[in-house]
Amino acid sequence: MNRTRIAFIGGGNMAQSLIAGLIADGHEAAALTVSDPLDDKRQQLAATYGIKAAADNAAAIAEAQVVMLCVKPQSAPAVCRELAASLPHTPPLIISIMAGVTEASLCHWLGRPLALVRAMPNTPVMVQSGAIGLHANAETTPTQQNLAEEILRAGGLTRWVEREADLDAITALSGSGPAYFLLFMEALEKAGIEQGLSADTARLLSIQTALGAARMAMESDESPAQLRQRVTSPGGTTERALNAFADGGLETLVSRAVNAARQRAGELSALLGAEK
Ligand SMILES: NC(=O)C1=CN([C@@H]2O[C@H](COP(=O)(O)OP(=O)(O)OC[C@H]3O[C@@H](n4cnc5c(N)ncnc54)[C@H](OP(=O)(O)O)[C@@H]3O)[C@@H](O)[C@H]2O)C=CC1
Ligand SMILES: O=C(O)[C@@H]1CCC=N1
Repeated sequence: MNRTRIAFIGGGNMAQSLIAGLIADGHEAAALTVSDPLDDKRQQLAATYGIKAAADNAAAIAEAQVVMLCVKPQSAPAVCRELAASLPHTPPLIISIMAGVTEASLCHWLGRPLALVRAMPNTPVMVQSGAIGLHANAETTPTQQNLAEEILRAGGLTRWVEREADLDAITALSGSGPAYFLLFMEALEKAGIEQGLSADTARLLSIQTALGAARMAMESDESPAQLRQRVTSPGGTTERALNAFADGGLETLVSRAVNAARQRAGELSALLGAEK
């Protein structure tokens, strides 16, 4: 059983997903602490997962080997400055999951260069099917990198990148990505209902089709494009549907959406980087 003492700063959607994934992976609940301003949220997290909860960030990190920063990017400067005052001489490994918050900004607010891993997970870490991008700064030792990897792998597939800037692209692709696929599932469900299916049937078949396509793509040696061709009988129904997607400019639209998300990550970096 993994007993690494981890403090989560911020107990929102993403922290909850990560905690759920760690517990499902067999991490000792008593080794996890979460801090959040909302009393109700703290009580709910403690009751659901059997973890510790603190109202005070300094108290939450007191015994932590790893601190996971899970607040909104806009809260990062204040939260980091508050933590800086209570970090011990030998600081814990800091892992930030905040979109668009650079390592340079984090070290600046935390008051010194320290070992820091930036992670970009996504909400499917909740069911241990996350896609997680990782980057370590120069102060991080290989042992600390392994520690970060071990923690995040509990949530799904991990991929290290050499350039920190690639995390913005990962944020736009897989960090936000579950929302894109869920939107497509919603649209497919709605289209099924328009075709006369019951709401239950349309939803179930839409979700199972997404799951089946993803599993097939993950487990097959063939590319998504090759697998798509297997569905597409010449002159058949799929061809008609794919033509409609092409006429609507689906690929261009996806490219524009991912670019917009990446630009927003860049804007957050610039905005917060200016906060000294
Ligand atoms: N949601 C996602 O899919 C993903 C999110 N991320 C990143 O994860 C981070 C969190 O996102 P998400 O979980 O969605 O956001 P949430 O708003 O759900 O969670 C943030 C939590 O932090 C709490 N909080 C605010 N101020 C403090 C403070 N000073 N000390 C401790 N806790 C505080 C908030 O409380 P309150 O609401 O009361 O202010 C809230 O509960 C963001 O930086 C985001 O970029 C990364 C990958 C995916
Ligand atoms: O929407 C956001 O900003 C966060 C980062 C990636 C997913 N959710």
